[in-house]
Amino acid sequence: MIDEGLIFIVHGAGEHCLRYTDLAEALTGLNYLVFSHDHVGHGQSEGDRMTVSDFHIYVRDSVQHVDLMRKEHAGLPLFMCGHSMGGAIAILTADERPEEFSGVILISPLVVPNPESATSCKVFAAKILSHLLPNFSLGTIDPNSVSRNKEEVEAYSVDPLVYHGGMKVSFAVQLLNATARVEKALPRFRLPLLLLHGTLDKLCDIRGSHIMMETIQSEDKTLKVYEDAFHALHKELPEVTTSVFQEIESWLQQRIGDTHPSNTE
Ligand SMILES: O=C(c1ccc2nc(C3CCCCC3)oc2c1)N1CC(N2CCN(c3ncccn3)CC2)C1
Repeated sequence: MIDEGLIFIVHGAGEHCLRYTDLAEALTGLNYLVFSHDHVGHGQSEGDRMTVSDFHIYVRDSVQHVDLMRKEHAGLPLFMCGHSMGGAIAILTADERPEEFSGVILISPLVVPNPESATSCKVFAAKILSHLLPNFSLGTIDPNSVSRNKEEVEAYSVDPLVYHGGMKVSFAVQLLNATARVEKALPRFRLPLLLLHGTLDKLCDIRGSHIMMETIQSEDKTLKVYEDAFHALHKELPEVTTSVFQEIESWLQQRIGDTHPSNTE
């Protein structure tokens, strides 16, 4: 069966691409060709765990993967789906290759830092500390604050490919750099967009998705808000995650064939 299109899944910080197997299988069942990779320092890829010298390394690798798949599957519409930090990578990848994509799906993307965790004082302290003690740990994320689904929390907590250590201050500074680069890229963003965000996301504030909706040039843009849902919408309570998968599938099906770059001349 000819593939309907290509979908590049971009995972978030501390996790790995195999955690998106459920989503990948659902999309493969609809004849999409799904591809992904573990970012440097994540999952089965090399590098110190959850460490990167410059956030752009994640974007560079994603652009290279997109270029490779585009060469091997010319003529198929190409979409991207990013979660959290992966959402920031997806926005910056689209900014470098806007002509390649037929649309972008973002699940609780990192657009602006949570105002409580990134006050100007804390940001200043983090930047100073990053030079003095780059491996200083800012602590770990409580997975119970990321999903209300206890089975998903347990699965995440025992996953050997997940990084369970604390976030290094140097990595947090790279995430801040990412939000600054995303802020500059948003006014240039004009691709079809599906945004999904929970109102009780304590990690990536939903205000970032509202700002994105107000700032981008896209005419085709949708924000689906999940009341009382936490950060990992694709790993949340069944009623949330089922809806997320359905929203993604129907959004893609409505855009296959009418926005492919080769037919937008
Ligand atoms: O990409 C992220 C992530 C992680 C930590 C972050 N901290 C910031 C701030 C820090 C201060 C400076 C500004 C940025 O942004 C982050 C993004 N991810 C992916 C998410 N994980 C969380 C755990 N997961 C989980 N947990 C329970 C059940 C299922 N999945 C998987 C997804 C977190």
